[in-house]
Order: sequence, then structure tokens, then C-alpha cells
Amino acid sequence: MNKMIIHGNTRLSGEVTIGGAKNSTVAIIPAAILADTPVQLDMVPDILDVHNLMLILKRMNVTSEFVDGVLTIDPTHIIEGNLPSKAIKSLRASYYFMGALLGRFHRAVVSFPGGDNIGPRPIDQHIKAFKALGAKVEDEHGTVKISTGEDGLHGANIFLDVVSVGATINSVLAAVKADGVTVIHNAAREPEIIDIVTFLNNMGAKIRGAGTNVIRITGVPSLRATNTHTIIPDRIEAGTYLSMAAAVGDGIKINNVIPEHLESFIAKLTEMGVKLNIAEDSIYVPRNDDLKGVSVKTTPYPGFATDLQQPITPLLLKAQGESIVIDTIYPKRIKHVIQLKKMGANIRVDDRNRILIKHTDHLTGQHIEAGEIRAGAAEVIAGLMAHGTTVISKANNILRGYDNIIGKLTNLNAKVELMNDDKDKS
Ligand SMILES: CC(=O)N[C@H]1[C@@H](OP(=O)(O)OP(=O)(O)OC[C@H]2O[C@@H](n3ccc(=O)[nH]c3=O)[C@H](O)[C@@H]2O)O[C@H](CO)[C@@H](O)[C@@H]1O
Ligand SMILES: C=C(OP(=O)(O)O)C(=O)O
Repeated sequence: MNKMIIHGNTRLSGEVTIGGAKNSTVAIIPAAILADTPVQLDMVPDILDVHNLMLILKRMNVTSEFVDGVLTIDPTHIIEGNLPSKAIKSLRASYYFMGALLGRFHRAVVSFPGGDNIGPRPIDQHIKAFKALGAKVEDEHGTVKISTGEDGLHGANIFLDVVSVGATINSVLAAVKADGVTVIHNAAREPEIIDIVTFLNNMGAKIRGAGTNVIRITGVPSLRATNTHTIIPDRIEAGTYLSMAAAVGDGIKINNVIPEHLESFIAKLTEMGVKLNIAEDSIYVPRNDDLKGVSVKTTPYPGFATDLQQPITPLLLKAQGESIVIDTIYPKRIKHVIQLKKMGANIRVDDRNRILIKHTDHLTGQHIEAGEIRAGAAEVIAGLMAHGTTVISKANNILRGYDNIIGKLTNLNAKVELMNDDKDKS
């Protein structure tokens, strides 16, 4: 495990370039095993989740090579291996191997996925979709065993009871090569879903409606890659740097952004009084003072993303008055609160899971921990704002999804370093 050390109270400036989207990449890598050819991806973020997915691929005899943001995956000699449960449990997106293996072999055995500890994360809707497509699903002590009869999978109407990114993508992966037409109703509309569907359609899939709440899939027998797929920019990483720039920046330009993917976040920053110069694919954030408190409520895309609820929190501490954050997607996503409190933040959770944040003039560096990826992101920003040194343990949770974070922050003049906790103990 790594820890991150931040010497705070310095103003940041310069430029930062956003990497490819974690939540696209971690679905496209499992999706690659559906192809009958090697697959090449560009703008792949260098994050722990990608390295863990590569370990899982290796167990299936799928080779992968990751050089300078380009990931090449060759699934042409794939076998049904026993998947490594440690790697499976290290990330959420390992559940995409359920849909992808089902599409490829008409059966899958995958242990229950891990990922961020942000409250209950059921997969009942994924299972409901697999069953609708004709699969039999058994849960044996945390291992999900999915199989089909001789006829394989058949197209079906899938009605999702909740808007779920994971269940939408898993339904697409299982249905893309199924016999006949599948219609997913109440589908999630995140940009990452469009990215995954673009990747599949470019290989010959027939999927329409991605980005709306009804997705129609006509099954095809084979998928073949003929070009390199470029991953879309990570809107959550971009939102994190926007919040950081507004909190501690003296002028920061954020490159490789699709502003349309951040509309609800940008609207909230604007409501707070944050000044932004938005260009076609970059956003310049000048120094910002005189901010005012706001209410934030997370909802599925295009609403305010749950993954940006924590990264905006340190900025809300700078605002005058009171702010309220309500996470309707993960109401218990509050791991940052106790850590920020340790640093002197005026923040608390009430008995309705609302996070109440009041203006705080002074934060002090402390030894804290990143309970999950976005709690960690909030703590990095708070550490940059704080007086003194902040040490964030469990920093691997941050490295799960923030590409080259030390290099990017150092380039903006931050004083940050990563240390191996184990070395420190010896
Ligand atoms: C790898 C990835 O892309 N992760 C993202 C994905 O997670 P993930 O795909 O796991 O999240 P979902 O969109 O599925 O979850 C949305 C809501 O639906 C509920 N639910 C979900 C599935 C299910 O079978 N049953 C059920 O009740 C969840 O508990 C949650 O309340 O979307 C989340 C919500 O935008 C983001 O925070 C994560 O960053
Ligand atoms: C919750 C997140 O990730 P995951 O679903 O991969 O745990 C996140 O990226 O904020």
C-alpha cells in the first residue's frame, strides 16, 4: 500500500491534461474479449484498475501490452481460466467479465466484484438481465455461476428497475452476440456507455440508442477490430481538477475535456460564483475567491455525478454560508467527512445522511486515510489547501482511478510525493 504526502498551502498554476475515462476503459477491456481479432485502445489511463484487469486477462490466456497510453489486447487464444479472485475483488468493473464471458462462451464463473466501499452495491439488475437473455444464474458463496442451455442466449426485453451503469453495460455485453433483438429499457445514459457502444459498433456490432434510456441491440455472430479506439476524456478526473483549480489555483488550464459531459458540475460551480473560461476542449480556471454555498444533489447522468460529490466538498468549505450535499445514488458515501473533520473542517452528516458543510478558514495537515477513490480525491484537495503536511494512507484507492496524479500535481507546482507504506515500516 502507498501513502501520499502533501505539503499544503501552496497555490497551483499551469496546465494539466486529463486522461482517458476510467469507467470507459474498465468496461472496454473486458469487452475486448468478445472480439475475434486483436484490439487496440488509445488514451488508456495509467491506473491500478487497468493493471488489475490486465492480470485477469492473463489468466484467460489473453495477452495485453500497455505502452505510452496504448493498450493492445489479443483475445484470439482465449481460454476459460480460473479468474484471480484477488484482482477481481480489487475493482468493481470485474463484473463486466460476467457479461463478456457470457457473450463469448455462453457461461461465466466470476467471484463477486470489489470496488469502492461506498455502501451497498447489489448486482440484482445485472442478474435479472442475464436471466432475461436466457441464462441460469447461481450464487455460490460469493461466486456467481452463469450458464445457458444449448441454444445460448436469445434477444429479450430487459426492464431495469433502477438506472444502473453497470447493469446497462453488462446487458449490452451479453446481448451483443445473442440471437435476435434485445431492448434495454430504463438504460443509464452516461457518456462512458456511448464510448463502449462506439467501440463495439466499430467492430461490427449493431447497437442503437446509447445515450438515451432505450438501447436496441441486434445480435451479430462476430466482432472484428479494424482500427484503434480512442477512449473519451475522464469527466470525473476533469471535475476533480476543476474543483482543485477553483480551490487553490492561481490560473490553471485543464486540457482534454468535453465540457458537455460536465454540464451539471459546471452549472453548480457557476452557481457558487466560480469563474471559468470554457473553450472547445479545455477549461481555464482563474483565481477564484468570494464563493457562496450551494445545495448539491446527485442523480444519474446528466445529473450531478455521485463521483464528483466528494471532490467538490473542499471547495464548498471555502464558500460563505452553508452547503448541503445529498447523494441519492450512494447515501452512505461519506468516508471523507470524518477525515476532513480531523483537518478542522466544519462538516457533519445529519440523521438523514445529508452532508452539511460550513465555511472553514483554516485546515491543518493531518494523518488521514483514503477510504475510497473519491474520498481520497477530496482529501488530496483538502491537503493542498491545508497548512502543514497531510499524509494520506490507503493511497492505492486514489491510484485506482487517477492517472499519473503525482506527476500532474507536481507539474502544477504542488509539493506531493508517494511513499510505499511497507518500506516505511521496515
Ligand atoms: C466502474 C464504474 O463505471 N463505476 C461507476 C458505476 O458504478 P456501478 O455501475 O456499480 O453503479 P450503478 O450505476 O450500477 O449504481 C446506481 C445505483 O443503482 C443501484 N443498483 C445497481 C445495480 C444493481 O444491480 N442494483 C442496484 O440496486 C446501486 O446500489 C446504486 O444505488 O456507476 C456509479 C454511479 O454513477 C459510479 O459511482 C461508479 O463510478
Ligand atoms: C465508485 C467508483 O468506482 P468503482 O465503481 O470502480 O468502484 C468511482 O470511480 O468513483
